Amino acid sequence: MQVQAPTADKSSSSPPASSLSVLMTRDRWFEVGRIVLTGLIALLYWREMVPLEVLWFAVAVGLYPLVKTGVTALIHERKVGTEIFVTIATLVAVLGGETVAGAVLMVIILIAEFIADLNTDRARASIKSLIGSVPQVALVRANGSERSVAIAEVNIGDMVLVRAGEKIPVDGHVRGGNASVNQAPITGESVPQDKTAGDLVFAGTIVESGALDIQTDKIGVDTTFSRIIALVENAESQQAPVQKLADKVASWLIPVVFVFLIVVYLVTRDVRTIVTLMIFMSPAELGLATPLVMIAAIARAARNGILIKGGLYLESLAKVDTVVFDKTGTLTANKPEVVRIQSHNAAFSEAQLLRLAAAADRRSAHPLAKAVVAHAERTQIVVPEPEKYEQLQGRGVIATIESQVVLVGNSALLRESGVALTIAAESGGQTPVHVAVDGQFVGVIFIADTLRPGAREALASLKQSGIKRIVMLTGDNAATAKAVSDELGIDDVRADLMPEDKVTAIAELQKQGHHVAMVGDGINDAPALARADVGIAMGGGGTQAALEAADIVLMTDDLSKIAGARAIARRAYRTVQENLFVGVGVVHVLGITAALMGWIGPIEAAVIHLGPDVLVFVNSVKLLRVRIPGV
Ligand SMILES: Nc1ncnc2c1ncn2[C@@H]1O[C@H](COP(=O)(O)OP(=O)(O)OP(=O)(O)O)[C@@H](O)[C@H]1O
Ligand SMILES: [Zn+2]
Repeated sequence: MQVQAPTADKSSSSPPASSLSVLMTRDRWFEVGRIVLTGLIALLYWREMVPLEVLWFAVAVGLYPLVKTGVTALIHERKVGTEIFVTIATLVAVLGGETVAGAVLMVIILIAEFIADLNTDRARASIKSLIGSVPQVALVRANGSERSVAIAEVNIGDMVLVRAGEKIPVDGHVRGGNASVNQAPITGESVPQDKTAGDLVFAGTIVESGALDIQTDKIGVDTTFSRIIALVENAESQQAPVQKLADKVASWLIPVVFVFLIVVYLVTRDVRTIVTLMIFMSPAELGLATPLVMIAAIARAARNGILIKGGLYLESLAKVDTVVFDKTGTLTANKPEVVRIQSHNAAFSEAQLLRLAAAADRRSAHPLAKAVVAHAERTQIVVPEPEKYEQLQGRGVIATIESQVVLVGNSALLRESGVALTIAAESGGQTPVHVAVDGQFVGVIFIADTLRPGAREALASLKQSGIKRIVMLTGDNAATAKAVSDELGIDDVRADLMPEDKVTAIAELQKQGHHVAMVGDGINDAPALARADVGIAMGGGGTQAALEAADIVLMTDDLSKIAGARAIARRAYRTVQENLFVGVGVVHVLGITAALMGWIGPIEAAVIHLGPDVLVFVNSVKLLRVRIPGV
């Protein structure tokens, strides 16, 4: 899906960040001056208009910053970078009598580095502007009047008014009005959503028609939108293993290169060849080959409603061969409903049973608990407050209500509390929630949940994309689990699991050599999400714990996005390899060959050398637009 970049932002007046004028900082102008000065003096010397000493001076001016950054990198990171390389190449040329060649070479390299640096910054800026921005002012309604307020001065709870054509400045919920909102900047979904009272809205999304009164819940850096931007910005710091590999290669390559150069010099005694060779042996693009790809891929995913927290996870996602799913809230729609109540004790009517169960479940965040409470409210039962309440992971709740001890949960909960189950309440695809009062089993509430729309197709496309194994892990009972898995065509199912059993199951799969992705909603699977090679959380209905524990978040809860994310990840991985092998490897091998054969000199080499830089850059940024099947 190709998403339109958000339309012009009327309420912010800052210029687009990608414009050249913003990138040309004072330091950059200074750099331009230095390059021009060195180039000019080299030209004058060549025309025999200035003495050699002046050229020496120019070379020193040109090399100064290179030496500075090069030596700093050497001392602090123990890394021989391009800077040291260029310095040595230039010095070798100048000391070897090839003074003009040396100076020109240095100038060309300085220009190349300058352009590469500028372009990388520009790519970053344009990636950010693709995602969009948040308005800088909000129209706040207070005491019957409205006034424009800088976004930094909006408070949580403030009522913000947003009209057609404007962007929403805060995260909040609708208190009045109707509107059709384009949420593409957050979810990647370009079909506008209708919003009315009670609905959640996000900063950065656009009101296409209508108007909304929004009560502010989150502002500034706390908004979902800001978190997305921060992720894209920080993506570089979460280095992918392939990037560390590139760094490692660069560090052992350099001594090898020096030995090789010395050997060549001893054989040919030709300074020009050495200088030419040095240009093609610089490890510069090795450093460029991955980070730009990672930023581009993460930005591409973000535009499709997939949050990826770093390049690291892109690489692991590309390698995944096993996907593990949680059932409740992930494969099911997370809209559980009570379908039947069965009393097994004549002293309790169905309404009484529901009343006690709802009271016990009142404080629980579990989807089943919410279904019980919602059903009680719908049947207009007044639900009392529990005097005591405890949620037992993977079991249910124990509560004290009107001096009675009430258990609500699965059969294990009752068994472990010493309650005898008079019947085995198994019922196809429905989850039985058992209720016991003061040690007596009193009845069962059956809860049904529908499958998440598109779940079947999403699993099929994952299999098609090369996933070998799909597993379902659930805390629910085996019968319900089987009903769901049969419908979805999953054959590896494990039911009645405690949260820690899910972690063990994943560890086992990993021990068998699988790369495991875990998809969950986080009610009971945050530890499993953290344990898997890649944790993927459902963002829409997902809990905070899952969002924190997960490496990838699906903003729309759309399972088909998993295959989409994987397609982006694999494409990015391939792009990195192309960059390394074609952009860096092939071009350099050809260049080295040409230099050894004496076909090219240092200046041609410096010009040709711009090729891989450009190639790597274009190839990486392409990831933002190229068609990726399934995305
Ligand atoms: N608050 C609750 N109210 C009623 N029953 C509960 C509650 N919490 C847990 N249970 C029972 O314990 C079982 C296991 O719960 P758990 O949260 O581990 O898994 P789940 O939500 O059923 O499934 P999944 O692991 O697929 O998310 C549930 O199926 C339910 O029967
Ligand atoms: Zn779940």
